[in-house]
Amino acid sequence: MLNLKDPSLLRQQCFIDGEWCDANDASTIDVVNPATGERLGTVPHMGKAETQRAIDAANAAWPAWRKKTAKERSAILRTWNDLMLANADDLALIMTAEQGKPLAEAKGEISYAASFIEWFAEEGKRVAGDTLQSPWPDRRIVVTKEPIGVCAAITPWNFPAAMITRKVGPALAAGCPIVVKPAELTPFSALALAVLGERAGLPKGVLSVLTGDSKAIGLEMTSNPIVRKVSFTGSTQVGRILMQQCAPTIKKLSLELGGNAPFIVFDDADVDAAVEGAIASKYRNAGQTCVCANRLYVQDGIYEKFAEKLVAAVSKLKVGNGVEAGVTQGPLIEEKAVVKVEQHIADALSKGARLMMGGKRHELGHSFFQPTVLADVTTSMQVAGEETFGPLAPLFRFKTEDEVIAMANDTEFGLAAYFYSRDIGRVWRVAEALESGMVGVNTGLISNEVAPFGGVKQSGLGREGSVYGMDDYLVIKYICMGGV
Ligand SMILES: NC(=O)c1ccc[n+]([C@@H]2O[C@H](COP(=O)([O-])OP(=O)(O)OC[C@H]3O[C@@H](n4cnc5c(N)ncnc54)[C@H](O)[C@@H]3O)[C@@H](O)[C@H]2O)c1
Repeated sequence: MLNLKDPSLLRQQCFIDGEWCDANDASTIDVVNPATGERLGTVPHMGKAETQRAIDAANAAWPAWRKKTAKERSAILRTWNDLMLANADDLALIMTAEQGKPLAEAKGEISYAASFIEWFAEEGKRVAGDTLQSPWPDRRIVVTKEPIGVCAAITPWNFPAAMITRKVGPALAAGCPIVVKPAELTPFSALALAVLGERAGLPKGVLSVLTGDSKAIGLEMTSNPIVRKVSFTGSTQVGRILMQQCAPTIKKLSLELGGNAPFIVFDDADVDAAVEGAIASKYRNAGQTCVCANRLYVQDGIYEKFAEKLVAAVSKLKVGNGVEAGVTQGPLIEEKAVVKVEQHIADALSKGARLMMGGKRHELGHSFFQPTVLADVTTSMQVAGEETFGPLAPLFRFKTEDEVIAMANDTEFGLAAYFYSRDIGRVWRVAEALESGMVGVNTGLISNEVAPFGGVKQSGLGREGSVYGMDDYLVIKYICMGGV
């Protein structure tokens, strides 16, 4: 078992209507440590009935929660943020155990996750309406912003804490209750956040977290007329299903979906900085991030130099169980993920790619994979069109700016894009030309709570974090005041 300072953070029950409970039929699902294959524990396997209960509880809690002043809600959120930071070591241990990322990255995610709660604790106080000039002398036009109502969130396994707080923070700050379904592979991080939310003073029903049958829970969340907004982070494939399910009841929907980020290195780039950025963007979380560099385009003149330096830097990564000192790359989340990386490598090699390093399962077994670099990758290979979601950097070659922009945009995704150049004219041209919700220029790390996170094309709808992240949880009401 995990060596936690506060063992009560590891909960094997769900949190509904202020109570810790099991599934109605007492069924459970196992949660496994991907680094060891050991069973960490179980969580309830809930379905439609428990989801209905959580939604009804949220609806009952809504009037009192929205009546609280923004300052009162903010005080609870601030306490929750403080508790997350105070318990960061335990939360990180839980996350590494169920997700696999190195402990240092897990700690980084806890502070990143808390930053959304802290940010929205403040942002909630600044929600404001407007008074518009009236076209009529005897009437006034007032615009208010109100909480949208009961919200639901479905989150992925790759950032088990931050993907939750990015949704829960603005919902609660706006005055909305929210029901959360975390990924079945990483439920303990979500339940630990709920423990701390309860301790922070969230009233019962305002936040519920339930685990179990994703299809049944998702169907109830998207079809129950009480729910007014659904926020989903995950694959484009599931996003499409949820969008269809939301259609009959016309729910507001935000979707943070898959990516296929280009990472472009121009001849005039600082090559060392580009290598450093590529390592951070590509190999963080073993390449399992939606914004990670999936296609590395390197200009002809520096192609071999960049490849050589990248291989030297990748060779320094240490693969292992994330709790061990010095480990920089943990296991992939599950066997299915390993198979996908293998397929992308086999496909590329069969079509003429050059293996620079790695390419195989790691000798540690389980779902560990060698950090891999492939050169001479071309657009006909599978990796050009799909997220690999693993520690594989495929290097494409290009000659001109126009050519690489066309290649970078030749995808149905548009979440993040990166490029390295020291030419200021090019910086603006390329940043504007890339079809992507977020662009990193001379940096491989872009996410934070201050900036709007989100995609274009089939990478999604809506923005999370920042002042823009409140909008999805608010409705605009126009009041025409006569008799003035
Ligand atoms: N854009 C972003 O902000 C962002 C962030 C992280 C991950 N992602 C994307 O998430 C994907 C990886 O995560 P994943 O494998 O957990 O994705 P996934 O779509 O398989 O699962 C995401 C969540 O949806 C649930 N789910 C699965 N099928 C469902 C259904 N039919 N109805 C309702 N819920 C269902 C899962 O249980 C999980 O909680 C990648 O494509 C990645 O790019 C995007």
